[in-house]
Amino acid sequence: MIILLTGMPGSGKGEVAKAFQKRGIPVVSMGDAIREEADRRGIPRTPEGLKEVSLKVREELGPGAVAILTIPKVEKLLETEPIVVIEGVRSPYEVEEFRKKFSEEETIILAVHSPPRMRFERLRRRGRSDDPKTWEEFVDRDKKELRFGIGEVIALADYMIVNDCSFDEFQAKIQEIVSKIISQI
Ligand SMILES: Nc1ncnc2c1ncn2[C@@H]1O[C@H](COP(=O)(O)OP(=O)(O)OP(=O)(O)O)[C@@H](O)[C@H]1O
Repeated sequence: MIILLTGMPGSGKGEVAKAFQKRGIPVVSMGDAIREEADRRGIPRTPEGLKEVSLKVREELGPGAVAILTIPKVEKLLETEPIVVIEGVRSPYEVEEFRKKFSEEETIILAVHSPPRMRFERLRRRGRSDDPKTWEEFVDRDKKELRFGIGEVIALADYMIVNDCSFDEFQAKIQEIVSKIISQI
């Protein structure tokens, strides 16, 4: 089984991914695939650098490019693992690439949703090198994601976690969904 984990920046995907990992389920990050590609090309891991890389690979490999970069890792894991989580799916073309490549596997979409103001505050607090520092930067990043078609992926989710609550409540919601999904196989 493949779980495609999606959600806008700062929605809480990373926390969901950690919960799967704690249960022994491997997680492959599409964001890492872009960051690693930036390193390979000698482009810095800044918001501008990562934007440049994501646009370049899409020019070269098509709109499902980041999925294509991620597929070898997933393929390897599926040799031994019954479930693999793929974090950071951003476009319906990427979903298509995974479904095409892994047509034998059940593929489900799990989306995390949070109000924009909460996402902005959380990202500011997180302070990763590519996290937005101003509201304008945050809105720009959102627009970039939406242009890739992430809204469509979220709309077609099989499961949805709404993260508009305390950290503990969010953790409880995560555990509930993770158990439900795992119990299916
Ligand atoms: N309900 C919550 N209460 C408090 N902090 C939260 C909550 N949900 C997430 N966070 C924190 O907010 C930050 C952003 O969450 P996370 O890293 O999971 O987002 P993400 O969706 O993976 O973002 P990105 O796509 O940008 O990587 C993290 O530091 C996380 O621990």
